[in-house]
Amino acid sequence: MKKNITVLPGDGIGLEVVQSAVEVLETIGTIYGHDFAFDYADIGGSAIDKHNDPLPASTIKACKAGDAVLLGAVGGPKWDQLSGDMRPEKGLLRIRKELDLFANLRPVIGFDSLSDSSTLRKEVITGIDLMIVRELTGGLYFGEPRERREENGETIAVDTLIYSRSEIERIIRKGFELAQVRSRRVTSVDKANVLETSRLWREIAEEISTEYPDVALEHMLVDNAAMQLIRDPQYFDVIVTENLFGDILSDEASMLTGSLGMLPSASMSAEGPGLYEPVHGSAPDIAGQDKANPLAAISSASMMLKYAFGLSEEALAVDKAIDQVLNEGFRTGDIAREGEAVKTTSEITQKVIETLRSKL
Ligand SMILES: NC(=O)c1ccc[n+]([C@@H]2O[C@H](COP(=O)([O-])OP(=O)(O)OC[C@H]3O[C@@H](n4cnc5c(N)ncnc54)[C@H](O)[C@@H]3O)[C@@H](O)[C@H]2O)c1
Ligand SMILES: CC(C)[C@H](C(=O)O)[C@@H](O)C(=O)O
Ligand SMILES: [Mg+2]
Repeated sequence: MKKNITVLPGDGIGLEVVQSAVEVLETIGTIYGHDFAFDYADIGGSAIDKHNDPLPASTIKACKAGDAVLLGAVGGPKWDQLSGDMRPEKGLLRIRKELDLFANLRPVIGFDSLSDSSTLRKEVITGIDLMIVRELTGGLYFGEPRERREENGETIAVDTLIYSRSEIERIIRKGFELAQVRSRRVTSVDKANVLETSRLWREIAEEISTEYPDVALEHMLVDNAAMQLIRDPQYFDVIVTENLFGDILSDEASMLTGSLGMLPSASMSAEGPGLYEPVHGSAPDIAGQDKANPLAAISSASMMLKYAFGLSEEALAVDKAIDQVLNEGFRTGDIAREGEAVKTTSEITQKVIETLRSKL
C-alpha cells in the first residue's frame, strides 16, 4: 500500500515524539511491505518563526494533498506573549477547522504493567478501556463574538458557546457508531442544568438514540462525570461530549493510564485526511532533552494505521509492541516507578522497533 503522510512536528517535544512515530511507521512499512512517504510542513511556533503565521497556506495545502496528517504538539514560552491569531495554538485550531475534523477520538486504556505508576488503586486501573469522543470544531473554541471591549469603564472579555443542530447530530452519531462495535453504551456528557447548548445537545442525543436501538444512552452532567471518572473509570465505555468538556476530561482521564504521555488521538472528518496526534502538549519543561514519553505519539500512529489506512493487523502489532515494552519495564520518567531505571525517548522508540522486528 502506498500512502502519503503529512508530518507536522510543531514545537517542543512535538519534534521528538513525531520522530519516534515516523520511525515506527517506517518499520511497519518495511515489515509489511507498505510504501509510506513523509512530507514535512510547519505549524505552531516554529511556523510563526519561519513564516510569520502559525498555519501557513503551504501547510494547509500539504495536509489536504496527503492521505493522513501526523502532528506533534504546538506552543511554548517563546510565543506566550503573542495573542489572538498569532498564537501557536491557533495553528492547531485552524488546521482542525480547515480539514473539518469534527470527531476527536481519545481512547484511554489502562495497562496492567503501569498500575503501580498511577495515582489510583491497582485494581481500578486494570481493565480501563474507554473512548472519549470529543467534538472538535465547534463550541466555545470557535464561537463568535470573541473579543475584548471596554464597557462602563470596565474591561470585558467575551467568548461564545454556540452549537448548531447539524454539529451536534454528527458527533453524537459518531459516538453511537463507535459504541456499536464496543460495549453498546454511550454516556453523553453535558451541563444541561445550566447551558442552553447542552439542553439542545441532550434533546438531539435522545432523538439520535432511536436510530441505534442496540445502544444504551445515558446523560451525565460534566462535573459529575469528572468525579465518576476517578471514582469508577471502568464504568465508562464511550463518552461523547462537546469541545471544551472533552479537552478537560481527556487530560483528567490520561492520569488513569499513568501519564499524559500515554494518550493518543485521532481527529476525523466525514471525508478527507484525518489528523493523528498525541493528546499532550509541547511540554516545554522537558523539551529537547530526550525525556518525552513517545508512546502517545506512537499509539497515534497506530490509530492512523487502523482508521486512516484500514491496516488493523499492523495497528495491532504496534499496540502489542507497546504493551510488551511496558511489560519488560521500559519506561520514560513520567511513568517510571521510584528507583526504576529511566529510559530516554530514543531508547523507548528503539525498543518498540526492535520488538516489532523480532516478531518477523
Ligand atoms: N495538541 C497540542 O499541540 C497541545 C496540547 C496541550 C497543550 N499544548 C500547548 O503546549 C504548551 C505547554 O502546555 P502544558 O504544559 O499545559 O501541557 P503539556 O501537555 O505540554 O504538559 C503538561 C505536563 O505533562 C508533561 N508531559 C506532557 N507530555 C509528556 C510526554 N510525552 N512525556 C512526558 N511528560 C509529558 C509535561 O512535562 C508537563 O509537566 C502550551 O503552549 C499549550 O498551549 C499543545
Ligand atoms: C493546544 C490546545 C488548543 C488543544 C485544545 O484545547 O484542543 C490541546 O489542549 C488539545 O487537547 O489538543
Ligand atoms: Mg488539551
